[in-house]
Amino acid sequence: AEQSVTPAQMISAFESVFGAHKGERRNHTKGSCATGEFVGLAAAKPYTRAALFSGEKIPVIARFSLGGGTPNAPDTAKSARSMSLQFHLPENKLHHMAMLNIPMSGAATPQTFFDELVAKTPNATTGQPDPKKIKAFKATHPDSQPLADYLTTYLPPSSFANSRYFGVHTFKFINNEDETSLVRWRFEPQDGVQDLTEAELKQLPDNFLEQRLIARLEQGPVRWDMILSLGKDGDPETNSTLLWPSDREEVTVGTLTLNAATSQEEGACEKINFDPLVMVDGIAPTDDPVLLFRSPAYAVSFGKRLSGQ
Ligand code: HEM
Repeated sequence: AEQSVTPAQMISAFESVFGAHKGERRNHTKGSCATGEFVGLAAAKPYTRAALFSGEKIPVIARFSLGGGTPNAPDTAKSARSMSLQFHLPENKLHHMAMLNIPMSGAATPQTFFDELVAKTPNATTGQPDPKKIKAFKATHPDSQPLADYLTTYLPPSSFANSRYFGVHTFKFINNEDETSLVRWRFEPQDGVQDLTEAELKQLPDNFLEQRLIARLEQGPVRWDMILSLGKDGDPETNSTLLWPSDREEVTVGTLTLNAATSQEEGACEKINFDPLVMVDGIAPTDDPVLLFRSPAYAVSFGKRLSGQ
């Protein structure tokens, strides 16, 4: 279908599905704040001139969250988990990454994303989504299938500290010779990946992720390695629903260290718009229409929540 959805219509669709919670993010509403630093490695230099990889300690404000627009979503929900980072570089420059624990998105275009929200909007009389509409959405949007397949065996992580986080989109890395490489990245937890079991999902309370994160950080810093995957000709560049082959060359390009966490009400992450197009020189977006649409959509949500709507 021709793309026509606007950022304002997209945010209205989130509100129809999840409600409009005043002063709150319209998606990824439930979250926690953390602080730390990132140190990049010279191994990134052949691919990017970005100051992120200078080797200096770069202060970071982080936010962990659950996908979906429900402020009190249970931490056992089989939704996405996420980690957003705001890097504070010299000369007041900022860089953002807003990543998921799931490696692909469920939409190749903003229209698919919107059509899914519309299909999942609860019926006014029953209060439930109409299964027929969800079925029709799936049948008409094959780009939603890879994520749907992934989610059939998906189990959320036992802790924000025991999760990988993926950049999901393809990005451009640009080096000092102005050469461009297509890359994807992920953050690998040094604590190791640990997913919940179905039994744990049934027993755990609604709120444990924030408590576990704070308790883990009281024991000492938590670290993730940033891993770059180098694309080859023909690898999907503008379609974030399609994974790259798993044998792509990988380079470790830095380490994220987090030192402390708080509730989002008490932390600096709450008032940040983690717009993924805020980037430093040496990193640039591809023409992925979903990546490009995120920026104006987040701006609508940010404007609303900051003005108390
Ligand atoms: C057209 C597609 C998308 C739309 C409309 C959308 C919409 C939103 C909105 C409205 C927010 C809250 C913004 C705010 O108030 O600050 C948000 C947060 C977020 N989104 Fe998306 N999103 C899209 C795709 C994606 C994709 C593909 C990813 C994968 C990396 C992603 C990852 C995140 C993360 C990590 C957050 C939390 C940011 C934070 O911590 O503040 N989103 N999204």
